[in-house]
Amino acid sequence: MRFLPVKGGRAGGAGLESVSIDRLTVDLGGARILDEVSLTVPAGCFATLLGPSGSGKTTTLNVLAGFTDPGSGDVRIGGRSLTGVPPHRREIGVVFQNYALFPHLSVGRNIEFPLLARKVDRATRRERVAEALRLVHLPDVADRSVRSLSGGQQQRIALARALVFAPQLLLLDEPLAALDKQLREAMQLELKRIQRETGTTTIAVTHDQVEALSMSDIVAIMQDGKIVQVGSPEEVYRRPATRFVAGFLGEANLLPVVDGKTALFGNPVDGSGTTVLRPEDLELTAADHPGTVAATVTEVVYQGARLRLTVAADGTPIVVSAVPGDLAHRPEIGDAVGVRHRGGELRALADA
Ligand SMILES: Nc1ncnc2c1ncn2[C@@H]1O[C@H](COP(=O)(O)OP(=O)(O)OP(=O)(O)O)[C@@H](O)[C@H]1O
Repeated sequence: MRFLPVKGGRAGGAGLESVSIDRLTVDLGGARILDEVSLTVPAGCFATLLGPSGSGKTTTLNVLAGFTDPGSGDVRIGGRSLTGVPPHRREIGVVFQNYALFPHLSVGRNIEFPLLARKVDRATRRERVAEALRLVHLPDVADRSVRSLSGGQQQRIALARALVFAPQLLLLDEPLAALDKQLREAMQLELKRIQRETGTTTIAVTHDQVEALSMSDIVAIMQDGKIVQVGSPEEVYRRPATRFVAGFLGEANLLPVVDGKTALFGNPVDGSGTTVLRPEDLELTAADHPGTVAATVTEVVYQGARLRLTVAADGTPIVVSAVPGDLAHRPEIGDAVGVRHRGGELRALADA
């Protein structure tokens, strides 16, 4: 489903615009909050800014929405600069963590609001609101009060309101953070479906790496007001550029590179310094298995689908993630085991 723009003069329909963020710098309260942040999001892509608290994600979104003026730098949508364009003229849909719905208005009135602001005629408004409700799979709630809906339903309504006027860009600020884990995971799939169906170029903010990896086409990792790596979810997870990215995106065994090979395991590494071995890239074997590193189990954590083991190999703690069904027997603390790397390309990390 693709909404047509509510105002004429724009080719292509909703969201089919690329977004380019060019060297944004923001200083607030005497501190540098954003430091030359640049990112290009191709038309129709879902990009996520991922980083710890205070890394500058929300500030970046606020600049895009027009709520914060950058000291320098520029944002362009479809090649047009947003500098000097007030928030309400940016044609950007925004969904916040706390939904920001109007509690005294019905669901239908909430969704209609951006259309009223754009002076869309009544018949088109009705059509659009119905279409937006179908898009979020809540076709029958237009007359309900917002307060009577669950958190997950309210978030769908917030999304319907953000998309109903066919924005050129959709911004999502921790949109699922207020939901419980199960609902959050279901809504991740829903958000992705809706984004795909409308083709709206989207930039989301989260500090949840699983959410970022599962929803995005592009992940931009932020640290201390800078973007430190941009890539597909697989690129940033498999080939993190720095120690920080390696550790932030999941469990990472950091091993020194000695003479072009990993310490302990001896796999060839492109570069020097340190490399990362993910726990699922390591395999547990019998203690005396040829070609493995001798180790002792120091911790076993049952995680349902996987078993997380910590072993000590030559004094170095190594985390191994195993599928319980792949193991001949459940290892116990104190067991002597062998560990080997399953193979694959390894790259050295930059020292940041
Ligand atoms: N108006 C302001 N004045 C001074 N400092 C600010 C202001 N707004 C934000 N900051 C600071 O800027 C830094 C980045 O904040 P920002 O909200 O962008 O981070 P974030 O990555 O979104 O974090 P979170 O995940 O906690 O929302 C923080 O250190 C914050 O304290």
